[in-house]
Amino acid sequence: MDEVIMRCSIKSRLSPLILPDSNSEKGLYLENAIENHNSHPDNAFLKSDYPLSPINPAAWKGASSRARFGLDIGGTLCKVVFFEPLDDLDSRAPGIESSSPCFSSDKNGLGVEMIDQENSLSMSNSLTECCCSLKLHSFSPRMKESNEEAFCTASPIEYRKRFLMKQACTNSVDESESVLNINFIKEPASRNDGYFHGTTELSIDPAKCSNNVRKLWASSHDPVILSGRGTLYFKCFETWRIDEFLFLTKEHALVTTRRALGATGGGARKFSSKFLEIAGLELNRFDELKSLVRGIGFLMKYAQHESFEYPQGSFQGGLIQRPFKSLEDSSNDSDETLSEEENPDSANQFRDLDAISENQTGLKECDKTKIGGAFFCHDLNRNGPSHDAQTLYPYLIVNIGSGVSILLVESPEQFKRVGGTSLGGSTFLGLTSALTGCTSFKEAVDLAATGDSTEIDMLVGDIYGGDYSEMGLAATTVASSFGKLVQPSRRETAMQSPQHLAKATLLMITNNIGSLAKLHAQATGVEHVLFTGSFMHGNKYFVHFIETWICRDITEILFSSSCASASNKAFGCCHGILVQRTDKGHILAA
Ligand SMILES: Nc1ncnc2c1ncn2[C@@H]1O[C@H](COP(=O)(O)OP(=O)(O)OP(=O)(O)O)[C@@H](O)[C@H]1O
Ligand SMILES: CC(C)(CO)[C@@H](O)C(=O)NCCC(=O)O
Repeated sequence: MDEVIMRCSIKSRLSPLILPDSNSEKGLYLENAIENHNSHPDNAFLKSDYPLSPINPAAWKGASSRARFGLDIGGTLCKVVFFEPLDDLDSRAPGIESSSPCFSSDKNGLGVEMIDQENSLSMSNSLTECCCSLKLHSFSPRMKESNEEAFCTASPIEYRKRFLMKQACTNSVDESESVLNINFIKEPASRNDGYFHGTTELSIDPAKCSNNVRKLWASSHDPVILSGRGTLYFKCFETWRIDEFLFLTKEHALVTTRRALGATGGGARKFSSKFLEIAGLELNRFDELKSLVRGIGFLMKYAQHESFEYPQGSFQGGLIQRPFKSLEDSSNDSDETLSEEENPDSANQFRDLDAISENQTGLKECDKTKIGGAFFCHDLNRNGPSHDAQTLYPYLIVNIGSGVSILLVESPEQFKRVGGTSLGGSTFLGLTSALTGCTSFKEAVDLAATGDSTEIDMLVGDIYGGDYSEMGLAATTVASSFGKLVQPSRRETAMQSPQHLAKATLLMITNNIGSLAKLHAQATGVEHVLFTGSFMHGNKYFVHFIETWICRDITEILFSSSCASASNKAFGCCHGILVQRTDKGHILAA
């Protein structure tokens, strides 16, 4: 009963996105460990008509439900997708596994038990607190005799786990009877503003617990309801917290022990023994870039606009740091666009992003029309896509994670990695943190939003005193990122202006990625480029810069930046979601 309430609570405190109902014969479904995967060719799971799921049935031994997890354990972030089928009573969103003997109400057990809850079924969108209580117990000797012995025996790992849990709770735990209050906070309708909002959705009484616990299992984004089929949940946490994640996952029995999880990303390889050792979880590993292509294919086919969001008109105007200018155009240029030192008005333009008009940016109306081809995927659904996956091929994926991978996708079955760069999302976050002392990605992006990079970057105008017309370089073009800081006095001033440093860092990374994307598009002859990866989260400046200067030679640009699409690698390895049931058997949806 508690368990059911817990599940309702998780669902009701968030405002779900709804995907369109499908034909009933295409309902997403996974039969439990029935398929034969032995001769699964390497790339076969990318084939849309491939009849088998690439899950190794042996790995699912002991799995008792059709619930499916997909993990993308990246260099910086770990993304978790959990699919909870509607009709599967045996699966649950991450929560308390009350059936485990570890969660017996035995006063001697170090288990967790939900004992009370209010408002769990309320569907109102107002901020509502749903209170639950958890009891902490020390272990009961009888548990060691249970069939989940490995789960409960106080091994060295267990001791460490207990230690961690105690550390997490600032109050020292009275093992005979300690009550830890957990407040589930129902958020207003939309949380999809591009950032992970871990702490606000699951909050543990701050008086009693550290942030560690509450951050870790807080839902990162709104769940997605697959109508008539089930619900997708999203989690995200920093990869460096993987030990903590595993200890807590085990501690709270968030995932049935011995259930194999679909996993991808470098961490799926690096941490596989750790998953087994700490949490008893086996990983079914899948290549990350294959999973990426597969996940994107799935979302292209099934997700509506919320999954591919780029609000039209949001990024109009603003500073163009690197306008494209043809050589013919530049011959008419005057010295209007001098460096800000020589032309204070120009400096003001840079500072007032909102006030600046398109013409002032040096971008002509006709250019705007031409480059305004940024593709809004609002119509992407399988009932009437304006651009379905078929018309997209061939296209480039520019995946901006810790580093950047650029893939040429020629068909649902075929792709290759054509390039990449080590200057990626974590370069931005790492450098900005080091330079400014900011402590989160959101802070870094927000800081950058208010900054003026021309205080930091050396522009063409700083070198030429105006445009370098002969070569089509506008005075406003960044000639050298951070170049102004060669002057000691500039450096001192810059260190007092973290926002300028953040902006220059963002621009440097963006320019570089944009250049590479454009060059690869030209080299491969593709007209469509899709940018994805968590770096896109809430990062409208990135979108803006890319839209305004990279699109010129590319017919369409797609920005895949919402919760679901950031988790596309996790999707790609979460086979329970991607398998369809048809009259003829099971086929992959992606
Ligand atoms: N809440 C966040 N915390 C940390 N970084 C964030 C956050 N939100 C967005 N980011 C950005 O996303 C980047 C990580 O992106 P992503 O999760 O796609 O990569 P990854 O899977 O960790 O890395 P890789 O694929 O290279 O192994 C970070 O470097 C940062 O720029
Ligand atoms: C190593 C990966 C693939 C891990 O996701 C990614 O971080 C990346 O593509 N980095 C850039 C590597 C390069 O310089 O091509």
